[in-house]
Amino acid sequence: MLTETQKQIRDVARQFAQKELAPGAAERDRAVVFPEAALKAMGRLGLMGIMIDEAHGGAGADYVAFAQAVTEIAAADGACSTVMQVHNGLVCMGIARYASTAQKERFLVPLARGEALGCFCLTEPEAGSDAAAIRTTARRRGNHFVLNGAKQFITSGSSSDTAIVFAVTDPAAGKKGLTAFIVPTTTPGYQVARIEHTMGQRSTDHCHIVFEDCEVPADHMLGEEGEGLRIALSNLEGGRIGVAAQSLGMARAAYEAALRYARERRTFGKPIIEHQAVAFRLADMATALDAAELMTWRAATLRDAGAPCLKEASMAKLFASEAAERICNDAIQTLGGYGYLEDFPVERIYRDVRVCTIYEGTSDIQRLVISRQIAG
Ligand SMILES: CC(C)(COP(=O)(O)OP(=O)(O)OC[C@H]1O[C@@H](n2cnc3c(N)ncnc32)[C@H](O)[C@@H]1OP(=O)(O)O)[C@@H](O)C(=O)NCCC(=O)NCCSC(=O)CCS(=O)O
Repeated sequence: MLTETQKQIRDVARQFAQKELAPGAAERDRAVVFPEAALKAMGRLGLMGIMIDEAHGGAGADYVAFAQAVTEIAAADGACSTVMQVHNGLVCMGIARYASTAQKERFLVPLARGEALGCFCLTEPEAGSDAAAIRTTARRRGNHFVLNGAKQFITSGSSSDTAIVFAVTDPAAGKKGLTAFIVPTTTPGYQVARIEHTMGQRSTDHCHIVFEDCEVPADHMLGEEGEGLRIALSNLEGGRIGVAAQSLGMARAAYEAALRYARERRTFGKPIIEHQAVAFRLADMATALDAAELMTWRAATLRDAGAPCLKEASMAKLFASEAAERICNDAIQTLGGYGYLEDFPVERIYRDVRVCTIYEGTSDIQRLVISRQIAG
């Protein structure tokens, strides 16, 4: 059962998503337009700092509410939901959990109010799944650190105001030699080298970022020196609940489109939903959606209780993202040739959902994390 606050946040997100986001999603995808105004409006509604306490400009809610809101936004516009979930789940929560009081005042408050946007710079051209293999360096120079290196696939990399950046401060220390920094993207040396052309989620900017002698004050360090990998991985544990929720939202939208179509479209003298092949396909889609929702809810509930949920978050992400891809594929199959046209939303949703089995840890990485947990 959802609490009153969780229901309220879900309903605010649903109403906004259906009224303000859904009508323009196809056009934003076609024209490759970043949903800047929509994100600002989401900030005013409290959807950009859902889990941040009210004293720091947030809505003071929890992971269950976050998952509900992300699902609703994703059901209307997958691209927008990625920006929102990275901002909430990885950036705001990373700062909320590890920042000093002064850092929270300066960086978290505008982020949680939606007046500033955040990005999470971990992945590199040669360090994706193996997060500990990053090569970007941060060398101390007096009261500053100087960052050099490159980051890849950074969501909102060119639209963000604030980046959490992971870099090597002690190459000899291996996994204990990584450190996190809060970097304003206006800092000289933060360079957007390229915005990638992607299969889906085209209205978001997935960027290649280069750090060239990017100097940040030492007091921009997030957490302790050497704590970077732990911060990255614990953040990703929560972020994966967000990706599960996104997958769920996009899959629900595709399923609902397929169900509507199957009730209206007639072949051989009756609605196609009365053909068992179609009805059974829809039954499988509905069942997988329910399972994905329950797994996402379980992981979010555990996280809210402060209980370990590494396995459950990875399971939710793995199952929901793979189920979502199948559901979107089945939705296209149900619509037949029309499903392949841009005139119907399912082809866009299919493209948008594809990345959910890849980012914030591929399906293979989720299986690795789960298998380590069950091995004990
Ligand atoms: C594949 C991996 C799981 C391998 O991890 P490692 O074996 O290299 O790391 P560990 O030794 O397991 O852990 C290092 C350190 O961190 C602590 N840790 C690990 N997990 C957690 C957690 N959930 N909470 C808290 N602490 C944690 C662990 O105890 C160790 O600390 P100590 O040494 O004990 O002190 C890993 O590399 C991995 O998950 N890879 C996937 C990376 C990934 O998901 N990348 C995606 C990047 S973000 C993105 O794609 C989207 C961003 S966006 O859209 O712009």
